[in-house]
Amino acid sequence: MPESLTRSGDTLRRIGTLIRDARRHRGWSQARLAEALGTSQSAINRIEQGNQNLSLDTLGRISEVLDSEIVSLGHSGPMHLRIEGGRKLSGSINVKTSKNAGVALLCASLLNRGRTTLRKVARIEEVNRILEVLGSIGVKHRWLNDDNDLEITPPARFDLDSLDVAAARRTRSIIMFLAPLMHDHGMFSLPYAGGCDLGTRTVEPHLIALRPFGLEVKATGGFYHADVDPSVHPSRPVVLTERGDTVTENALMAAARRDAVTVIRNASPNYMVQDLCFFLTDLGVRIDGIGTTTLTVHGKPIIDSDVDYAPSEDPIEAMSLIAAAVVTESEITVRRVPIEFMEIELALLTEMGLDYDQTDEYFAANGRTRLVDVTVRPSHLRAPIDKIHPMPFPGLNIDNLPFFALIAAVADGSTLLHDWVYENRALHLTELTKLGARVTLMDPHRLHITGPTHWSGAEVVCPPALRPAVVVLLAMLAAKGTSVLRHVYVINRGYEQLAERLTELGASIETFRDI
Ligand SMILES: CC(=O)N[C@H]1[C@@H](OP(=O)(O)OP(=O)(O)OC[C@H]2O[C@@H](n3ccc(=O)[nH]c3=O)[C@H](O)[C@@H]2O)O[C@H](CO)[C@@H](O)[C@@H]1O
Ligand SMILES: C=C(OP(=O)(O)O)C(=O)O
Repeated sequence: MPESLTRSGDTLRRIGTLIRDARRHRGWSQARLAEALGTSQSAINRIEQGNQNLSLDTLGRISEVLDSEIVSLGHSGPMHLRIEGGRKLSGSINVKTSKNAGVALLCASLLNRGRTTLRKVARIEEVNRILEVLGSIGVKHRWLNDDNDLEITPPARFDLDSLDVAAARRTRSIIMFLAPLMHDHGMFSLPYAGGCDLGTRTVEPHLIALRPFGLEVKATGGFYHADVDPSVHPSRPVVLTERGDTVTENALMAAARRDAVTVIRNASPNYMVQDLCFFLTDLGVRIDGIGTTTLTVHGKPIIDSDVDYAPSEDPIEAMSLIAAAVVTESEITVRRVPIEFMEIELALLTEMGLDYDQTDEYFAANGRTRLVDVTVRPSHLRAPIDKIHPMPFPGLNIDNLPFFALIAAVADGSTLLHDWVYENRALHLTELTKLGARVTLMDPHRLHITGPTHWSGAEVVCPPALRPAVVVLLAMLAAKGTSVLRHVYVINRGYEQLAERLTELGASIETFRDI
């Protein structure tokens, strides 16, 4: 490999633009990037203008400090998407299993000394990161077939000293290692959780929930240092301070191997929690109250079973695909929609004027989750009278809210969207203005969106948050002309082959890399 990337001025200018965009997305000034790299602001300016030759080493360091792969050397897989918009979609598409159950079940496999087989796991970057972490501590995995069935085999003891810190830092789900590791490890450290840039996401509710199980945590130097006293048991019901999904999962996994009955109150009954409950039940842990906010867990100190479980379909992917049909004014059938977790969304869409049919219910492969197929037809939508806001389940799903920004943009009238949950997510939705939407940020949590929109193609860097990035992609499907969406790792974190699957429905999406 040559030492220096002395390529044409054009290439240097394109790399410079990528660096500038990645820097701006972090909200950094040139001076701040210069400081992080130990160079001058004028050097950064020259780099961004394409007036400075770059060594591979410098490029690597820039990627590292910006936490953004500027160019991909020797890697495979898409980096950017080029979209020819304005095409109608048609046909049918199956919803895949959920990211959030997938990562929870991978973490829960740490509770089992036996072999865990998970069926049709979403093959997404978030799952890859957790598999890398699992692999680093000695857990073996094998993809069994093209259906993405996955076999996980634990070692006799986890090698926590070898934990892959870089992979762990790229996902928030690492937080769900806390409870499983507590059972057999008195002391251990986990890196701070990463993931989407949605503003500060607290871990305090996790620490509060796990304290009655004997966990004490000191957070220093980028790590949570856990100290576990196995003689401590909850003496009364564990009451969660937030009805969060992953915190409920941590509490469940802490209770699962206790030789006791534990009651968890203010539990989330959301889809991924239900999948975890069904999985634990298959492992012999009795849980009463599945699907409610009070879970009673009859723990089983040793879990050693060869278990085979099929997580259920992703309601957020279902919402994404329905939004794709709405924004492109197409008729498509979205198969395998987990209806319990999409009812409120569909009720609101009905109020907005959506024309759709749904089939009778049938069961997902787990035998418990109810599915339907939904056929969406082109409809004349109007803004809802009241504001749209999410709630912990049962409520309009927090992760589905961004898709309503897109849908509001094609509806007649003005919609107020209130994301009280995340500090930053509403902000990322203003990227839709680059494609012609009229989106006004009222404050960090509220957006006014006025439709209908005359979409126009544009070049946009993915906002650093999964759902807003997908929303931008879907708007590009509607925008006549060519759009370019850069840095799509964030989408691949949560969706398997989304571009390819939309292409099968008639979209024109090409993946490419700069170098
Ligand atoms: C891997 C996984 O499963 N991720 C999901 C999970 O993340 P996770 O469970 O990690 O979500 P968080 O704990 O970050 O909660 C999300 C936000 O909601 C706030 N909050 C939550 C509950 C509550 O009763 N009050 C409250 O204020 C939290 O303070 C936080 O700001 O749940 C989120 C909320 O459904 C989803 O967006 C994520 O996709
Ligand atoms: C916020 C999300 O996920 P995570 O908890 O993995 O960041 C999401 O799925 O939109």
